[in-house]
Amino acid sequence: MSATPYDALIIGSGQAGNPLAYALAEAGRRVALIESAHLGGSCVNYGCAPTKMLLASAQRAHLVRTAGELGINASAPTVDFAAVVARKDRLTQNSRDGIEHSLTTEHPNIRLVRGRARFTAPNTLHVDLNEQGGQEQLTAPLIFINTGTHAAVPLIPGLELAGYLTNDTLLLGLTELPEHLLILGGSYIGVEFGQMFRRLGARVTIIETSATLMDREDPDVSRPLQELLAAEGIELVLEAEVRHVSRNAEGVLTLTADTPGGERRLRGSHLLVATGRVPNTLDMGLELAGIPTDEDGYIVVDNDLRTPAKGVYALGDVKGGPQFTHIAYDDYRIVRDQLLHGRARDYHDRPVPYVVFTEPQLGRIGLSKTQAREQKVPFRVSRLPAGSIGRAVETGQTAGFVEVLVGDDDRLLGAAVLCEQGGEIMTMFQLAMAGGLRYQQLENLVIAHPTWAEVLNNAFQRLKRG
Ligand SMILES: Cc1cc2nc3c(=O)[nH]c(=O)nc-3n(C[C@H](O)[C@H](O)[C@H](O)COP(=O)(O)OP(=O)(O)OC[C@H]3O[C@@H](n4cnc5c(N)ncnc54)[C@H](O)[C@@H]3O)c2cc1C
Ligand SMILES: NC(=O)c1ccc[n+]([C@@H]2O[C@H](COP(=O)([O-])OP(=O)(O)OC[C@H]3O[C@@H](n4cnc5c(N)ncnc54)[C@H](O)[C@@H]3O)[C@@H](O)[C@H]2O)c1
Repeated sequence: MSATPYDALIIGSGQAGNPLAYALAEAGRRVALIESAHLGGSCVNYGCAPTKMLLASAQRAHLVRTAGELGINASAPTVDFAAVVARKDRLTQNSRDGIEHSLTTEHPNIRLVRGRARFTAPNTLHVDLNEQGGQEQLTAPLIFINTGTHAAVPLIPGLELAGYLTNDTLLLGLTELPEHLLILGGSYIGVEFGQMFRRLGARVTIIETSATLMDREDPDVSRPLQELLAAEGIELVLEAEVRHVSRNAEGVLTLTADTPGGERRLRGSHLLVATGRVPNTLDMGLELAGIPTDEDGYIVVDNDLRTPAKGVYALGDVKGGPQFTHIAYDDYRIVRDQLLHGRARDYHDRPVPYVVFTEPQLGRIGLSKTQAREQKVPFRVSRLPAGSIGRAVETGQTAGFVEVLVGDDDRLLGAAVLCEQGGEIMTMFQLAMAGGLRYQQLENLVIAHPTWAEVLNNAFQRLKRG
């Protein structure tokens, strides 16, 4: 079979693949974008967007449930789970349709190939087309791998037989609200899904091997979040090692776990596995094209996101490192600027902000206290309880805190914001960091009253040596 030549091939319609396809096509290159599943990848279909749609429904239910706190009498909400899911499905389909329209109609230089790609030789891909039995060979001097990750599933006796959900199967297939959701893993996915399902009316148990949820954070950042989740009735089983999983004839799951308090048997109706991700690099023939991976299967790249194979780049989650949509998107910008504008930028130099979309949100940028100490960066730290923000008092959203780290040059080193609007507040600190502002400039900024942003004036009141 002869290979059809293109200027560029992109494997994966993810957060880097689509915009790169548009940019190359607009620059006059002939591009083939190969996608084996839904257009838009994880973020659109079984990641960021659908979780935030479901979280929005969960938060609305919570608002109704707690309306009495603000003097509004409302009866307990009835969650129509099918309608909640239908809204999410409708919005997701709109996103997919928009991407398809853009790829196939707005950009005539792009050919969308529906199928699974693998390398057969340097610069050559074989595609098993989604259409029954179809195959194709494609070749190009430039190939971009944007194949993402999938859920890691731990090897626990009985797990496969008992059956479990992952973010993909849960977001793409669940039609009934679980009665009791067990969640293995208490990090981003565990806490977002945990609060979401709890607020939608399920019982939720999170089982985590570490001593705290979100254990990448400073303990005095993760613990308050943990306490807020526990206060909503989410059961937390920490420092737990699940040794066995079973399901009885009635469908009840039992997880047998070693915990500091002894062996526990945790029962539930559904199990979500949220214990991290593994890259989609297996069966891609990478070795046939001279593309190395690390011991976890992530593609090895240089500072410019180039693999050692000539003309082959890896972007997004599949290259390892922080796994966020904004990082995958920035990978696209790095490659675009390099190829189309002759500007190089080392991806290690960028900030890595993130937000955990619980309510309140946890926004994080820059150094944590632990990281600053490990890197021997001198710092001062100030933490303000959210309850001292005027806006928080007015709206009744007083949970959490705003914490900022300041260096010896008075410039910001980092921030952790567990607070209503935590993501937006964190981003204001990020802007100040990007602009190299001194903290006194934020203290003295004239800020409209009463906004959440006013916390920029007060956040530094309690600065003390860290
Ligand atoms: C539940 C969940 C919630 C998340 N929430 C957030 C959030 O709120 N904010 C945030 O920033 N990040 C979030 N993330 C992370 C974010 O979704 C990812 O970092 C981001 O989508 C990665 O994009 P990507 O471009 O690397 O790959 P992906 O978007 O995963 O795209 C990869 C694509 O490649 C396709 N593919 C794979 N192999 C092949 C092949 N051989 N041939 C053809 N096609 C192939 C796949 O089908 C997929 O469509 C979340 C992730 C999950 C799982
Ligand atoms: N808001 C966001 O930006 C957002 C939301 C969801 C997911 N994500 C991305 O998705 C990625 C995956 O998220 P995640 O939460 O699955 O992974 P993660 O790697 O962040 O956390 C996995 C958690 O599972 C625990 N764990 C591992 N094995 C376990 C076991 N056998 N039993 C119990 N606990 C176990 C780990 O200690 C850890 O806390 C993250 O890297 C994140 O970047 C981002």
